Amino acid sequence: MQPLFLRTTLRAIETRALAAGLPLMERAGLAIAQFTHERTDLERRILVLAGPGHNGGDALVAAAELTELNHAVDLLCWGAETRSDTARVAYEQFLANGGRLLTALPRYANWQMAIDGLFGIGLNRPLQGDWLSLIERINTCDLPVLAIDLPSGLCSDTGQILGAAIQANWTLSFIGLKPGLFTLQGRDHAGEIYLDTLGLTSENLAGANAQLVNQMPATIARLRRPRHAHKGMFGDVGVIGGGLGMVGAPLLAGRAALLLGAGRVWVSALAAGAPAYDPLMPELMFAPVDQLLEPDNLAALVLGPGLGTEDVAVEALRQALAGAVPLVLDADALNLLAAHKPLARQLTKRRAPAILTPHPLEAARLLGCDTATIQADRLQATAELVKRYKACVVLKGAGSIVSDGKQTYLNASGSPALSSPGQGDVLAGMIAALLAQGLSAIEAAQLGVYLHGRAGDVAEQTGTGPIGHTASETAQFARRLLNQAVLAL
Ligand SMILES: NC(=O)C1=CN([C@@H]2O[C@H](COP(=O)(O)OP(=O)(O)OC[C@H]3O[C@@H](n4cnc5c(N)ncnc54)[C@H](OP(=O)(O)O)[C@@H]3O)[C@@H](O)[C@H]2O)[C@@H](O)CC1
Ligand SMILES: [K+]
Repeated sequence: MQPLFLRTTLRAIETRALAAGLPLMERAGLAIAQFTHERTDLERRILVLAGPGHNGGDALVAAAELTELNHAVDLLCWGAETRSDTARVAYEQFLANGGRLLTALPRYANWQMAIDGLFGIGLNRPLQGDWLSLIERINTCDLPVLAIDLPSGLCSDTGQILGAAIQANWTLSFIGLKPGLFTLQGRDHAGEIYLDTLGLTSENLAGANAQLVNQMPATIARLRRPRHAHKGMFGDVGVIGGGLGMVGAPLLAGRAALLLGAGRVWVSALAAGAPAYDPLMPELMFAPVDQLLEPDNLAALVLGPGLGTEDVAVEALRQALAGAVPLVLDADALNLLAAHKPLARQLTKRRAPAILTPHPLEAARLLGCDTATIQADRLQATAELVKRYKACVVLKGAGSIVSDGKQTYLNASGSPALSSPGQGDVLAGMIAALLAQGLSAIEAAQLGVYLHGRAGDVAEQTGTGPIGHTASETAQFARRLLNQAVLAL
């Protein structure tokens, strides 16, 4: 895991470090120059783009250093209002070393690489006019681009594109990683991400706003099984859903729960005439909804996959909320919470754990806003959901966010292979299986989301994705990853 920092926190860290006399911009510029030097030759020219703030200052130090290293460098340097002394000295040195100053991008040029130092964490509104055209032009140049701190145009906190954003091959980020690099559009723009703390120690870097989950969470150690294991030790999971035409949804959740290690799994599908067994996974058991809602029968209950919003669904949710079984609420259970205030009130008063797993549209319904508002600040939206519903929340989408208000995680695994039907059902079943095996709500949500994402990554590496990968395969890949990790402990 790696700490993630919002802009305001980074500013505070920077201020303290500068007050302590650390030459941050010099170090950033030298790191950029070194990174570039290792990936280029002295034959072809390098393009450096420097914007009006300190991100541009980093770029100027890098440009000067590259000329020191005998590179031929072209510098496009717009708007110098906020130059620091360090940046001004670097600019003079760059010119003295024979660096070439551009006032606009020439139509034809043969750069081997570009360095994007237009905007960093100080971008505070959508780009317009010449800035917008410049970024769009760079993106069509087919040039390898190194972004300084983050791709210009990307919002550091949210991963939103403000007007247009540089499409980078690499991002060399400074001091701390930013959430915007990993959620929403960030991952599509940042390329390979590197971090240089500029010499700041972990004490200087206290106060992270979230943690990036980019490796198998340590909680898997708790899933190790003793030799004397029997199925009664791994918890019973129930799944309620499957209204008319949607019977497959609880089956997907139930199968995933079995594959991820639940001791036993019962499915209850509400649709009249729903099948009473699963020929592809006959290990699943089926029971009427009332049986699954009896107190103390289960270690975890998934409610929602294909549930529908009929009265019987409302009643099932009401009873589940009244009980003490840890819940994973997905899909229509979330829509019912959004539509029925008494159910939402019941949830907020509930003592036993509940995990809500909305995608952005469901999150928008839960908060009474539109999807764009959720996506504009996914961390903030998650925090609001946690506060309003007093539950652990998984906000799905690129860079899923998991939070219980005390701990907040941004998940780094996942690929477009997971944009296929039934993935939410599978994730809900996986999380329930982990709950049933004794993990807390936040642990189960964090591990479930990471494994689900990794399964999507493996799909891409092994050729079932990004196109045509199915949710059933995700659960199988996740099982393999979990077993490999547990056996390697
Ligand atoms: N502090 C340090 O010592 C260190 C800083 N570091 C580096 O500095 C970066 C942060 O620097 P920064 O704060 O100067 O912000 P930055 O992103 O360069 O841009 C601000 C400028 O952009 C302007 N502007 C904003 N939006 C705009 C828009 N849409 N369109 C047009 N203009 C717009 C804004 O102007 P204004 O809002 O006043 O109009 C202002 O002039 C950070 O990412 C890292 O790379 C590291 O090296 C570590 C040491
Ligand atoms: K940048």
